[in-house]
Amino acid sequence: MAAGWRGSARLVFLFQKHHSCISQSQNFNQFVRISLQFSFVVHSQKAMTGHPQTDLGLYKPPQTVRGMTELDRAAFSQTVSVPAIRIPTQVLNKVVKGLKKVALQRPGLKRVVEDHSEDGNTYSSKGEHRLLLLDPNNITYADSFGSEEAEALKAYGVPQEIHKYQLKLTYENLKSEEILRAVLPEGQDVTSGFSRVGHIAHMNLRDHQLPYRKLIGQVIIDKNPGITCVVNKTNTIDSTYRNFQMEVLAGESNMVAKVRENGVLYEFDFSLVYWNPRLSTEHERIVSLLQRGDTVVDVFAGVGPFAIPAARRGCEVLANDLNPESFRWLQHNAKLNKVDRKITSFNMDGRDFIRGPVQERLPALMKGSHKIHVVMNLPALALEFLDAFRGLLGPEPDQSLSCLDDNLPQVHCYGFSKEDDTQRDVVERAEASLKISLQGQCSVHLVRNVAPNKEMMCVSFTLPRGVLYSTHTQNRDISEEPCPKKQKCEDLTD
Ligand SMILES: C[S@@+](CC[C@H](N)C(=O)[O-])C[C@H]1O[C@@H](n2cnc3c(N)ncnc32)[C@H](O)[C@@H]1O
Repeated sequence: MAAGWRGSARLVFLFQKHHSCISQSQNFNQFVRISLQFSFVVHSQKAMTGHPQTDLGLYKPPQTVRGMTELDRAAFSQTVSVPAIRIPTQVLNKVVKGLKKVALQRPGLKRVVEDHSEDGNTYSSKGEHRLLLLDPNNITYADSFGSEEAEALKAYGVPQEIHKYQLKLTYENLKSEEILRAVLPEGQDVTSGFSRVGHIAHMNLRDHQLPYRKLIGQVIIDKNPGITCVVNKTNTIDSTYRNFQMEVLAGESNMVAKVRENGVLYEFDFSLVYWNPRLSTEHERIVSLLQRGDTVVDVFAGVGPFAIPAARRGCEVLANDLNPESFRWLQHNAKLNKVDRKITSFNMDGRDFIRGPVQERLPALMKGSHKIHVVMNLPALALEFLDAFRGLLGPEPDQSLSCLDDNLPQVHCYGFSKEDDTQRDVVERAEASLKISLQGQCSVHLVRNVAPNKEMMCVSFTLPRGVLYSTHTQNRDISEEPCPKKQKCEDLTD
C-alpha cells in the first residue's frame, strides 16, 4: 500500500525534473510527450492502489490567483495541513538524516520546526522535541513509512505517529512553474524557459502567454537571483544583423550585458547585436583547433566570441562584421581583454571583406608556415558567401609551383539544414558556391538542433587551390573537378 504511494511520488519527482530541464531547452513537443506519459502513469498508480488522492494540491496556490495579470504576491499565501513526526532533540539530526527522502522540501521552508500544538501551546515546554515536516506526497499514514525510514525511527525509539502541522505557504515557497500554472488559463502550456545573457532573461513567449507577460517577467526576476531584466522576443531573427527586437517585460531596461563565456568577458548591448549563449561549446571547439601564431579570419565576427579567444591564444585575427554596433563592441571587447593589438577589425559586408582586406593579406600569409583559419558563422547565408573565394587570388602565379603543398586556408563554414540528410545538404551547398567538389576533403560537424527538423552544421575543409586561382575555377562544373582522395565526408558528430 505505502509502496504504491512512494512509487507515484517518485514519478512526480521525475516529472518535475524533466519539466524543468525541458522548459530550459524550450523543447515543447518533448515536454508535451513527457507530460502525457507521466500523467498517465500517475493516474494508473492511483487506480491500482485504490488510495485517496495524494495531496498534490499542497503546492497549488489558491484558485483566486487564476487570471491574475498584475502580480499580487500576498494572494499566493495559504495555510495547508502537512504530516509531521515528533522527534526528541537529542536524536534529531540522526533521525532527520534517516528520513530525508520523505521530508518536506520547498524553497525557503524550514522542515524542522518548533513543536507547537494546534492551539499554540508547546507540546514540550522544555524544547525536548521538534517536528520534522514530511512531504504529503510521500507520507500520509503512519504505515506509509518505508522499511528504511521505519528502521531509522525504531533505532532511535521514535514512535511512528503522524501529527498534523498547519503550514503557512507563501509566494516565496513556490517555484515559478507552480505560480504560472496557477495563474495562466488551465490546461495551457506555462513553459517559462529563457536564455540567460548576463543580467537579462530572454524569453520567447507564445501568444496565449502574452496577456500575462508582465507578471511572467516579474516571476522570473523573483525566482532567479542575478536576473534584473526580462525581455521577450518580438520578431524572428531574420534581421540582417541577427539581433532580436524585444520588449522589456520586467525590471531595469539596461540592455548592456556583461557575459563570461569560456572564461572570457564580453560586454555588448543585447538589443543591438547578436549573442547566443548556446554557441559557447562551438566557439570553444573551433578555438581549440588554433595554435599560437595562426591567423584567424572571422568573416561574421559579431562581438568577438571566436576572435577574442583566438587572439588570447596568440593568433593574429582579422575580424569583420557588417553591423556597426557589433563592430563597436568587438573593438571594446578586444580592449577589455587586452588583445586589441592582435585583432584588426573591419566593418563591411562579408564578400567585400574577403575580396578586399583578406585578398590583400592572403598571398603573404600562405607563404608562411602558420595555419590560416577562416570562420564563417552566419548559418542562414554563409554557405552562399563561399563564392567570394572563387578566383580570389587571380591566375596561378607560377604553374610549376602548383603541385607544391601550399599553406591553404582552413574554412569552417556554418549552415542551417532542414533536409533529411543534413550533412549532404550543407556539403552540396558549399560545393555549389565554390563550384568544386569537396568529396574526401571536408568534415561535417553537427553544432546544435535549432528547432524541430532544423540543424546547425559546420562544414570544415581546406580551401582548394582550384578555387583560389582563377585559371582553375572559371566556368568549371563540379563534375569536372578531380577528386584526389575518394573518401566519404567524415562526420565528427558524437
Ligand atoms: C550568427 S551571428 C554570429 C556572430 C558571432 N560570430 C558568434 O558566433 O556569435 C552573424 C553575424 O554576422 C553579421 N552579418 C550579417 N550579415 C553580414 C554581412 N553581409 N557581412 C558581414 N557580417 C554580416 C551579423 O551582424 C552578426 O553579427
